[in-house]
Amino acid sequence: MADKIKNAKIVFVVGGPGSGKGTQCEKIVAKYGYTHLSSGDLLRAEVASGSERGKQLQAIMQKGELVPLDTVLDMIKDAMIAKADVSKGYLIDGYPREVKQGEEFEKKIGAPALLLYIDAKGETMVKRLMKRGETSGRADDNEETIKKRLDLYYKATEPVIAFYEQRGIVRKINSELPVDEVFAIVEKAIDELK
Ligand SMILES: Nc1ncnc2c1ncn2[C@H]1C[C@H](O)[C@@H](COP(=O)(O)OP(=O)(O)OP(=O)(O)O)O1
Ligand SMILES: Nc1ncnc2c1ncn2[C@H]1C[C@H](O)[C@@H](COP(=O)(O)O)O1
Ligand SMILES: [Mg+2]
Repeated sequence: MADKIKNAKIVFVVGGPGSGKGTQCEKIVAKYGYTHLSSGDLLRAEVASGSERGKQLQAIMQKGELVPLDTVLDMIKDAMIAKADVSKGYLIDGYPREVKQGEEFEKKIGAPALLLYIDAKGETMVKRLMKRGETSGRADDNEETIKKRLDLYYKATEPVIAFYEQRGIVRKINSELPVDEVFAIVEKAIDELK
């Protein structure tokens, strides 16, 4: 089964909470037809299913902590295989959250061709998440959990960017700009891949 995705085009989309990863992925899907897989969305779907595993995940996510690596990697792999016959490429949004996640992904699935680093200032991310929290219904879009998510991002996830910079596959995207201007930079990075 895993053979089906062995040669897939893979783009990691990494950035802080609220930096705009999901927003840009939607636009990439619309223009390029890539398959968007957000690890957070996959986890929230499991929570919404009401399963026992979902209840355990919810408790972790509500605290702004990371769920176990194997859980999230298995979910991503299954979702990739399910789309293998129709996918033009995969946007892996919100993964890797730590260097170890990247290493395990490469062992079990394959290497990314590009890492889009969606970069915004801490204060911008907090502002965007507080605003999103007014309507998102996300249990982690509140002041206390946002602070924990941000701290964890700087501590665990920023090293991921340095790790892939050594390979020359990181494109830093200024996400302080309006959405369409951010996307114009994203487009250039994706077009380089073709
Ligand atoms: N460039 C932008 N300018 C203004 N607002 C933006 C921009 N990009 C995204 N937003 C808004 C849309 C959302 O309400 C909010 C967070 O964006 P979103 O794409 O959901 O972030 P994200 O996917 O990185 O967050 P998370 O990690 O929490 O899932 O900010
Ligand atoms: N890749 C991940 N590893 C561990 N935990 C994860 C991962 N992606 C999402 N999560 C958990 C922890 C996050 O705080 C929440 C929400 O993720 P988001 O990317 O902000 O939707 O889910
Ligand atoms: Mg998101």
